[in-house]
Amino acid sequence: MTNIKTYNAISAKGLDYLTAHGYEIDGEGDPKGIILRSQSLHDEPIADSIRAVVRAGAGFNNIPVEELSKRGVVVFNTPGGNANAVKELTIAALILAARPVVGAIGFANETRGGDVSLRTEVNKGGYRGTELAGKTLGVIGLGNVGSKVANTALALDMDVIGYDPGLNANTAWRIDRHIVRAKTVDEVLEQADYVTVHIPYTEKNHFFINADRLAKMKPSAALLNMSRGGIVDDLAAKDALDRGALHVYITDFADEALFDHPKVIITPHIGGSTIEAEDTSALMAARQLDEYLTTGNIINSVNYPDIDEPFVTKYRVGIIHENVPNMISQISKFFGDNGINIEQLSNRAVGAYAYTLVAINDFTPEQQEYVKTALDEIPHVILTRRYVNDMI
Ligand SMILES: NC(=O)C1=CN([C@@H]2O[C@H](COP(=O)(O)OP(=O)(O)OC[C@H]3O[C@@H](n4cnc5c(N)ncnc54)[C@H](O)[C@@H]3O)[C@@H](O)[C@H]2O)C=CC1
Ligand SMILES: O=C(O)CCC(=O)C(=O)O
Repeated sequence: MTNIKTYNAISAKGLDYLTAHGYEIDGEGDPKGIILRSQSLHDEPIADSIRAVVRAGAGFNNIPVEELSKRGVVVFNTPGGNANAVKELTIAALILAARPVVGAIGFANETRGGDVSLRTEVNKGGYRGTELAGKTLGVIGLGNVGSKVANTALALDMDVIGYDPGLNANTAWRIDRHIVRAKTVDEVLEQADYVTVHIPYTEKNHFFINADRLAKMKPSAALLNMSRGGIVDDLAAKDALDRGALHVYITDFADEALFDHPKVIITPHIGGSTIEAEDTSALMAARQLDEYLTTGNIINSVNYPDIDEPFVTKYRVGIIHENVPNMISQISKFFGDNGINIEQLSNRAVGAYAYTLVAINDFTPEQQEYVKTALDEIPHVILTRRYVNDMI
């Protein structure tokens, strides 16, 4: 049985899918795949036997992607699987930024005893808020989460301005035409009453919201960070709050510097923590992992190109290699020189890496044994795997 290692609480929907497809979860044998959520793998040993790492979720900054890419390990995420959950928490955060709900709940609890209704009615004046309707929401990052937040805010009668220079075609068509597309991030910061950030944590996005950008925001504005710690410079945000240059900061990422600040609300990274999101993400993760390990199809990889072709031959060979000239001709020559007929060859490249999937029908055991090791000898080939179609 193929062993899969897990970290964090992975929903039974995903684990049951794997066991139903013949996998063992956290067993004794050398694991072929890893499924995880937020556990950091940066300082974890990752066994040589691992061929795929799947993040049941969107952000993959907890995985050493570059190191794994050099080893031929496919890293996946599950885009969109928890986007609705994050959208709903972001809407809750918007309301918490507009209405002093947290303080009001505390106040209501303190009015126990005596004429409760009189005490609450007389003293509730300190818990007046504002309405979202008619205000401007700025959305930075219009991907799976940001596009949903932006569209929902329109339904709350907000004006919405979004910024995402890297918007892909899949998400672009989902964005309502009433959402203004800003050309610069400054346009968003200057116009918005609420700014919400939905971008990945990368080296480039470290402290994306820094002191300079905070200075562009209205002093009455609220800042929401449901994306990652490190995308907002929390100390700069705290300083802006203290100087009255920012009204409120709501973050899903706890930071010692922010605890007990009266203008900060912290949640413990629960954006994706709904039953539905955990089920969907785990099931996507399990399917993608099984698909890769059994057919060589790559779906939703973050380090290699996706190739998703019907497996209609008896065999396939998947070759992960560097994206350099002459690889396809060397690979097809290799098969030809060894008397192996190629039924179909798919190749795609992304950045520094490429993937070639070769479909074969007539493939003797000797040829299979030879190919496994000899293909790896071609310069720039990183890893070769063979797949057998049990349905044929
Ligand atoms: N709090 C939580 O539990 C969760 C947090 N997240 C975080 O939210 C992030 C976004 O999630 P998704 O929307 O699903 O990802 P996504 O990949 O669908 O969208 C991210 C978008 O951000 C854009 N982007 C990247 N850098 C940018 C920049 N500097 N300025 C403007 N746009 C930029 C990209 O072009 C892309 O369209 C994740 O990377 C993750 O870190 C996601 C799910 C749950
Ligand atoms: O697994 C989780 O709950 C965290 C979700 C998250 O942060 C993500 O998907 O990027």
